[in-house]
Parts: sequence; structure tokens; C-alpha cells
Amino acid sequence: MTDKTAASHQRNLVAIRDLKKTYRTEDGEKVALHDVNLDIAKCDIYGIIGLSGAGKSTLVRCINGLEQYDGGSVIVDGREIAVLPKHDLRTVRRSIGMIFQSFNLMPSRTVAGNVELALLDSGLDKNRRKSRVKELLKLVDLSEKADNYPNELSGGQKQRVAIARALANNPSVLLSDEATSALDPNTTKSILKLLKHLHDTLGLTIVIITHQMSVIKQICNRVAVIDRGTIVEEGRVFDIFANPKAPLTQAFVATTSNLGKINDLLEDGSDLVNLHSGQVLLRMKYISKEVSEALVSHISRSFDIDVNIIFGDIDIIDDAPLGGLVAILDGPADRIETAIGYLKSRNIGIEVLTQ
Ligand SMILES: Nc1ncnc2c1ncn2[C@@H]1O[C@H](COP(=O)(O)OP(=O)(O)OP(=O)(O)O)[C@@H](O)[C@H]1O
Repeated sequence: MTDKTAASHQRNLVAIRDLKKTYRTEDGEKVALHDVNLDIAKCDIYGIIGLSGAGKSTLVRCINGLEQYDGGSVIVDGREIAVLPKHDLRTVRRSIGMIFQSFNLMPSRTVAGNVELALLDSGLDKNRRKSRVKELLKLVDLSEKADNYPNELSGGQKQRVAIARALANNPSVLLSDEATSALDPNTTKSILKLLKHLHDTLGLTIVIITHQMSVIKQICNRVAVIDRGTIVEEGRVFDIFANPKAPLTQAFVATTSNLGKINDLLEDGSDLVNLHSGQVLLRMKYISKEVSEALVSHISRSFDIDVNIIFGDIDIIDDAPLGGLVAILDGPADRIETAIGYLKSRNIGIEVLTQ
């Protein structure tokens, strides 16, 4: 490693270079990770998304030292995981919190008992452990459930216990492996809100492994898309949603938007898209962070045309609107053309669907 790459690795909490992992089984070899490269900076909420079998869990296990890899390097907090002596590996593992889809709570212990388990090696005496458990349960808003058992909790509450336990030793990074996959959409939202709050208040770096692009959209600032062991696309969440390049990324982004529905309406000959003469059906995509003005009322007023929105799907990501609208523009052809020219000049992605 050159001095320059070593320095850049240190700025990143997790730096992965050319990581390779092959499983060897009786049925032969299965390459799970091919030359994976990733940089996760301190305070990122970094999403890793892929379909089932893409290699997400293998990647997480390489980061936390549970899996040995065949090539490349995984550096966490400046230390190469593969060459760490056992004692140091334990210390690094303690600086990595983990939460899972299945919660992994001990059914025979109370909520407080489950959280305290993580503190048994911490060197704290019993009283200090008890007060740390209280503090942690307060942090995840579960103080009143301290004496309950896991089977008396909802899925969301169980995940809160798991989060409290994962934070017990003040980890520098929290790895979340499909932690919301078994939860309903509202509970998912509340868990993601909690993770965001912990990120904002504790400066926690979070790595979110998921197969749901909606999770990435709600909470992450960067995302990597993994396909059959290879990272096919990586970048800022806004940029990836605005301009997905790899076909798999495009498919993931499409799952979070209803803008594609217009194609079904057109195919079905729906009355909604039955145009009269002079009308133009448009799909507009907000693809620039600079767009913040009220575009629809602006073009309607400035070019004296009617804009009939059929449906819209606009989210705010990184404080900027992202998404789009499907609308019918109605008016004289030259004014519609000028309006479309104006929208393009404002960096709005324009697709004329029918006219
Ligand atoms: N212990 C193992 N032995 C052999 N093959 C394995 C082992 N663990 C994973 N694999 C294989 O490696 C590939 C990647 O698996 P991995 O579990 O990392 O994917 P994943 O993206 O986490 O999938 P899922 O979302 O279904 O959990 C898959 O083809 C899987 O069958």
C-alpha cells in the first residue's frame, strides 16, 4: 500500500480493496465476492443493496471479521481485519455493532437482561452496567419494557432492544443486515427514524444492508449496488436515484416510483391518457439539485398553457426534490414547445409520451 492510499484509507472508517471471497463446498466453488471496492466515510449512512444471493451478508461478515476472505483487504478504523491477532480482532469487533432481521434476542432474558449481556465483557461493575442499560433503553425509547421478555414485544420493539444491545459498547460503526426486512412499512419507518436520530446525535456511522430501495431512499446518503458479487454502481443517493446507470440499479429505483405506471395506462388505452388535439403528455423528471422553484405554476403562468397533473412522485432527498410528474400540457403548439424548452433549460428530464 502506498502512503497516499494508506492516508485515504484512514479517512474512511471502512475501506475495502479488491475483496475476494469464494466458498468451497462439496458441490464445488461458489465465488461470492469478486474484487469488491468500497469506501465508507465516518458518519456515512451507507446502503448496500442487492438481490438475494448477491453477496451482501458475505460482505458484512468480512467487515466484522466473522468470515475469512481469499484476497484483497478490509480495513476498519485503520486496521486490516485479516491479519489482526485474535485479541485485537475482539477489540475491533466490539467497535462494530450488528443488528439482524431475526433480532437474535435471548428468549429467557428480559429486555434489560438482553442489553446487559453485551456489557458483561466491558469491565463495568453491576451497578454501572445497570445504569448503562437504563441509558440505552431510554435512547431507543423502550424504558417501560425493561422487565418484559422478548416474546411480549412487537417486532419493532424487539429491533429496538437489538439496537440498544448493539450500541452498548459505543461502536464506531453499526452494521444493519436486513434489520427492517421482517417489519411492516410503518414499523420500518420508525426504526429507520431511530437509526437516523442515533446517527445525528451520536455521530454514528451506519451500514445498511437491504434488498429494498425504499430503505436506501429514506435514510442513506450513499449507496452501492451489488450484483452477483460485484459492485455495479456506487454513489450519492440523490445522484443514483436521479440517474441510475446499471440495469439493476434502474430496476431498484423503479420500485420506489410510480412514474412507470404511465406506460401501463398507455398500453391499456386508459381514458386518463386519451388526448385531445393540442394536448401533449409529458413525463418530467427532476434530475438536478438546483431545481427548487414551483415549476408547474411557473410554466402555466409564463407560457399561458394548462398543466393537468395525472400523477406525481416527488420525494425530498438531501434537501432537494427528486422524482417527477406525469402531466398533460394543453395549449397552442408553439407555447407548449417554448415551455418544454424552458423545462429542459432548468435541467428537468423531459420525455414526450404522446402528442
Ligand atoms: N457458507 C456458505 N457456503 C457456501 N455458499 C455460500 C455460503 N454462504 C453464502 N453462500 C453463497 O454465496 C452467495 C452470496 O450469499 P450471501 O448470503 O452473501 O448473499 P445475500 O446477498 O446476503 O443473500 P440474501 O439476501 O438471500 O441473504 C450465494 O450464492 C450463496 O449461496
